[in-house]
Amino acid sequence: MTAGIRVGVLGARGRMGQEVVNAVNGADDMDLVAELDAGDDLSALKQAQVVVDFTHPDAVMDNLEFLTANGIHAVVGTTGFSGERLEKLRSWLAADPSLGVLIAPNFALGAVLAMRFAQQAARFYNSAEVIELHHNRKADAPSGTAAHTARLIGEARAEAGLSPGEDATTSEVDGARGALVDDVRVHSVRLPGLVAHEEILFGGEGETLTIRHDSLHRTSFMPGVLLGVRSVLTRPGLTVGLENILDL
Ligand SMILES: NC(=O)C1=CN([C@@H]2O[C@H](COP(=O)(O)OP(=O)(O)OC[C@H]3O[C@@H](n4cnc5c(N)ncnc54)[C@H](OP(=O)(O)O)[C@@H]3O)[C@@H](O)[C@H]2O)C=CC1
Ligand SMILES: O=C(O)C1=N[C@H](C(=O)O)C[C@H](O)C1
Repeated sequence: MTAGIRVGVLGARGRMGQEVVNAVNGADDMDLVAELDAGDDLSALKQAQVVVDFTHPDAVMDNLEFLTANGIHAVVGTTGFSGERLEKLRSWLAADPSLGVLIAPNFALGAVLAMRFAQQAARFYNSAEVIELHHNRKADAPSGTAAHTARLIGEARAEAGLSPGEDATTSEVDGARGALVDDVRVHSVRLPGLVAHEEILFGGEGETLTIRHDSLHRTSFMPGVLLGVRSVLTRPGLTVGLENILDL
């Protein structure tokens, strides 16, 4: 029998981490070698070839510094990646050209497709807004997925030479029109009972287009996470977005 990919999980007691532990245990080609959570000694990860991180935006950079310094590939779902953070990560990776890190704002196939469809639609509409809806235990707003979607829309608009659509609002209660990400309004809803949901709305002459994705259970993220673990071993450098691995 061939040995499986040795996988470690960071954030293993969290909502996503527990699902990852189950998914890795259920994968014939993987062996779970470490399950760590807040406060645990990272040295147990040295047995792993790939570590999956679903922790917290405040913790993920320290984790990645340790992983890259110890030659361990990483698959990261944790949110909070600014351009500055990505640059720092690239500089750590430069020291070991064989090492791969995959960061994906969303590992659910439908969410990746929804972002791609929104990117394609954006050049046809000046007006677009994003509504993301999540469970009320989520730490960050807007969601990483919604921020990424807004950036993709902003870039596509700029490439097409479009400016943001007309908005006659002159008086508003603070926050009523959402947050601006790359000139796209993003609205965040937090409610118990929800998991992870996103609507991207476009408005044009006498019509609207709505693209919606719903993650109804955290198992929706697992095929993408396992694909990431299998792929990162042969993808040196930094990859941002599962769309690159799905070849979309
Ligand atoms: N890319 C994607 O597809 C998805 C991304 N996410 C993102 O993943 C992240 C985690 O989400 P979720 O699982 O819901 O959050 P949880 O709060 O349920 O889980 C996070 C876990 O990480 C632990 N933790 C915190 N700091 C560290 C650390 N330094 N080392 C190891 N473990 C640590 C936490 O411990 P403690 O509670 O004690 O602090 C907790 O057990 C968020 O950023 C979320 O947005 C979520 C779903 C899908
Ligand atoms: O915290 C969550 O739950 C999720 N976080 C990610 C995000 O911020 O986009 C991915 C998904 O939306 C679930």
